[in-house]
Amino acid sequence: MFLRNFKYLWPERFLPEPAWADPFDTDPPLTPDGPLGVLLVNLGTPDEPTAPAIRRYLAEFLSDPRVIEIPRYLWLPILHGMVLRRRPARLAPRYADIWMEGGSPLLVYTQRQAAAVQDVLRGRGLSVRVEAAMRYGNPSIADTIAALRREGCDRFLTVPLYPQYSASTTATVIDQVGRVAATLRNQPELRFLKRFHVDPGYIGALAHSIQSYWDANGRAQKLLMSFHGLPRYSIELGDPYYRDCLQTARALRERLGLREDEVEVSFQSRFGAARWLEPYTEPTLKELARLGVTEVDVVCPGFTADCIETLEEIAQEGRDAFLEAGGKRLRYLPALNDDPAWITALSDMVQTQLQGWPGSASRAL
Ligand SMILES: C=CC1=C(C)c2cc3[nH]c(cc4nc(cc5[nH]c(cc1n2)c(C)c5CCC(=O)O)C(CCC(=O)O)=C4C)c(C)c3C=C
Ligand SMILES: [Fe+2]
Ligand SMILES: [Fe+2]
Repeated sequence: MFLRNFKYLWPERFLPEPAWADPFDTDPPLTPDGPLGVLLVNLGTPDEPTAPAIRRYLAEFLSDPRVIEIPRYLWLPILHGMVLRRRPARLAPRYADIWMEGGSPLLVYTQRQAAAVQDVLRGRGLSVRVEAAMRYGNPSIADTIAALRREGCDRFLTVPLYPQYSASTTATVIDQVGRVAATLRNQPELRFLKRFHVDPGYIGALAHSIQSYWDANGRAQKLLMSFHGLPRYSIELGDPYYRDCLQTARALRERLGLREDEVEVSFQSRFGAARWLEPYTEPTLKELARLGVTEVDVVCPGFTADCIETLEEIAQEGRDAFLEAGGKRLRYLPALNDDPAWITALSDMVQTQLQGWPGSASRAL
């Protein structure tokens, strides 16, 4: 860098032509009217259902200080000395069990969402490129932004696919886009969608998918809404996640026309020794069985795509726990994935956020 800068101290006549070009700028040239870039970002997932691939993914995920807020010098030895030695091997068969033709369900569904939203928006006359990206693992946010810039995108909307805002999920996506921008001289314009926990399209799509299932198969005694958990201290430090979840749960219950006693809310996927949001999902399922509830339908409104936390933890482990405790039937109702009503709702949210940018004018609206 020093040597490259040095030529600017030299008299101008010694500089190679063109003297005014910026020799440091490795950014691709941008076409002024390139398409609008949209990143649909989800958490991330291993590249393969094998222990080494899971270890790589977890190492990146769990060393993010937004996710584990224990001081580094205490946490990193635990992570590398214990968690990354045991957990990958334990998870490998569980990932293998849910693996799909095109890869991990989380990635496959997020890619389908991106392709479908792109189709809808182009059909409405917008000039957009919509891509799926993962906060950890692949395809990375950095690679995805670089690829879209090569196609001429100079404006990016980032949509973290978490309906409820949390620093451990949403904020770290926004941090990462900022980190990518920090490496660029000619920065693109950036916008972000913070949350959509009570968006009428999102709530409507959830309600529609649940109601259609019930219309075809009948309704269980209880609907359990299970959200991903979070350490309690995150909430005490000001994270709005818990409030967001409760607002989603209420909006969904009202949209379904259910009474309060027909619905339970719980929090799953506890990780580590700290106290997390309560009630925990598995003890709730057991308690319901103990109280004589024999049938329960479980929905996970915080997951816009099915993944190990829903397909494995709820649909398999949760079901086993409920049946063992005396329950007769647990049905897991799938995540929104590429449900058409959800794709429309997501496209509407994206389109609203893109307003005012060149190429965002719609034929349909
Ligand atoms: C939906 C929102 C999510 C929040 C909030 C969240 C917080 C959070 N998660 C962990 C630890 C783990 N999560 C894991 C998987 C996982 N988590 C989410 C979503 C949220 N996490 C998704 C969509 C997934 C699925 C990934 C997939 O590959 O399918 C895992 C990995 C699996 C496992 O080891 O059990 C861990 C670990 C923490 C610590 C945290 C908040 C602080
Ligand atoms: Fe998680
Ligand atoms: Fe889990």
